[in-house]
Amino acid sequence: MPLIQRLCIIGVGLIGGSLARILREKGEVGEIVGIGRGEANLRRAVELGVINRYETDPVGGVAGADLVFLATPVCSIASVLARIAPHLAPGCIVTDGGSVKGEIVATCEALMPAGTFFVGGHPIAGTEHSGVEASFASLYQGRRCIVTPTAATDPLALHKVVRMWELAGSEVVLMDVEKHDRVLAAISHLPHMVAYALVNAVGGYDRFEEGILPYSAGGFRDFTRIASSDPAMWRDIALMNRESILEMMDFFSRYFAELRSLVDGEDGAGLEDFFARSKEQRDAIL
Ligand SMILES: NC(=O)C1=CN([C@@H]2O[C@H](COP(=O)(O)OP(=O)(O)OC[C@H]3O[C@@H](n4cnc5c(N)ncnc54)[C@H](O)[C@@H]3O)[C@@H](O)[C@H]2O)C=CC1
Ligand SMILES: O=C(O)C(=O)Cc1ccc(O)cc1
Repeated sequence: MPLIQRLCIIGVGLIGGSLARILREKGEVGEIVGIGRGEANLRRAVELGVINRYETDPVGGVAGADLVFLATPVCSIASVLARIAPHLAPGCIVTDGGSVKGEIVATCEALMPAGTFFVGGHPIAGTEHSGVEASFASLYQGRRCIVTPTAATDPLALHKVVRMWELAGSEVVLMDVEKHDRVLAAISHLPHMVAYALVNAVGGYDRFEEGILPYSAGGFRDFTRIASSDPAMWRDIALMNRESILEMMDFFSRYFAELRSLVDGEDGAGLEDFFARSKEQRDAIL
């Protein structure tokens, strides 16, 4: 018997589409109903075999679902849930894949009617591409997924969400929402902010009449891959995790200022030490 009888995915893009693909491939879901705003995208999701059918009306779409996965940009997750909450089947579990957790988990828990359950989640896996065309079944294989239970979380609902991510190939880590938002601000949100700023800075450099980005080689392109990520998705993340991101941007600025002063002071030994400390830590995570 599959883990999920009727899975409803709201936002059939990279994250929702990839989860649908792997659960279908593994035979762990009876039926997948996609919900979204763009009918062309949903039709394409059916053609690609990602979902069985779609509904453009979220209220009708969630009827009879035992699990609903919210995979829209973070600022829309709670409002989508507010719309569907009164129409959820008894016992339904709602979970999400949003990149920020504190505000989403607090608001979503409060929206759930009695006898339905919310569990926050975040697969630490993705690419700089968006949309259902970019989705693939192995996205979550060998990656971590953070699940963020609270004191209010139902243990059976938590167990089912954890099992779902394990079946998708992920190692599940339980974490509280506050820690999640601080950790992600450091390891994911700050790098995206730096990459976006770096591309704009180099692209805006005006010492020469010509733009210089076409001269960029492998290093620049590797480093800035994530600056090709969806601007609307990152707008939402920056707005919602504002406080933790600002803390990390300020923390980072101190290191950047230290490096600037080593360059300014022609401190060769200091520079080598700065680079060696970084290389050692980065080599250790490869
Ligand atoms: N892209 C990535 O690498 C990762 C993204 N996430 C999170 O997953 C979520 C989804 O991201 P992606 O799949 O990358 O985005 P995506 O752009 O590929 O897919 C999002 C889908 O949601 C639809 N949508 C947007 N607003 C909607 C609304 N109000 N109602 C219904 N559908 C709506 C869009 O039309 C699109 O089909 C976001 O919350 C993001 O922060 C989490 C991990 C990795
Ligand atoms: O493209 C990459 O390498 C990413 O960093 C993808 C990513 C984006 C957002 C997340 O919340 C988690 C992972």
